[in-house]
Amino acid sequence: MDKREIAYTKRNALSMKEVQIKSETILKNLEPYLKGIVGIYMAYGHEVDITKLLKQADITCCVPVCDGDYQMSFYLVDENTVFKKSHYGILEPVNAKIIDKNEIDMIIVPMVAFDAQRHRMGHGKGYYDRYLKDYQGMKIGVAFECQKFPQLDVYPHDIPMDLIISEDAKY
Ligand SMILES: Nc1nc2c(c(=O)[nH]1)N(C=O)[C@@H](CNc1ccc(C(=O)N[C@@H](CCC(=O)O)C(=O)O)cc1)CN2
Ligand SMILES: Nc1ncnc2c1ncn2[C@@H]1O[C@H](COP(=O)(O)OP(=O)(O)OP(=O)(O)O)[C@@H](O)[C@H]1O
Repeated sequence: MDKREIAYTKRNALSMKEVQIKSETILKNLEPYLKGIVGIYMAYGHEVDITKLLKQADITCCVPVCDGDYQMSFYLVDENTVFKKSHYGILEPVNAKIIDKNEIDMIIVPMVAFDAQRHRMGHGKGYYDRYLKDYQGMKIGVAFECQKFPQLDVYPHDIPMDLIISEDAKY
């Protein structure tokens, strides 16, 4: 098994109850950093669930929509937005307004694995690495502690996070 498969296996070993409880703690740890326009994601499977942020009145949320070219863009959403499932099975907004990268204050980034040096591994399609390449705002990775590795392999296109938050620690 490579590191990505090990990380999927460890994450999938958490019960949905554990995912829910740990996600609540991660949301609490995130709270002091949230402001303005925040790029979130619509959690699926055993990802850290941060969807509650859609209901938080003091921030504006936007979420990614993937296109066929391994590129993605962020669209403004709120608790009334209509979503449909993409071909990855992830919810994407219908009829939402696109938002310019420069206007997003911070992006909460989903991670499959991470290390304490703030390197991240995703699903291996490079969507976030491409999007974040010229992103100037704050990049906050979220994951469960069981997804931490002593050291990930780093490639030139990998974009490190400014901060990583788990249920137990900040890196
Ligand atoms: N919630 C969420 N939204 C996101 C991402 C993400 O990681 N999480 N993305 C980040 O890039 C983009 C979508 N990219 C993706 C690329 C590949 C797979 C994929 O191959 N998934 C596998 C296994 C998933 C698992 O076991 O957890 C699959 O569906 O079989 C999914 C999303 C944009 N939106
Ligand atoms: N900025 C970029 N420009 C062109 N190709 C890129 C870029 N970033 C990543 N890639 C390519 O995308 C593929 C996946 O990269 P990688 O394995 O680092 O993705 P990931 O960070 O795990 O996934 P994701 O960002 O989708 O969550 C690699 O083949 C890589 O060469």
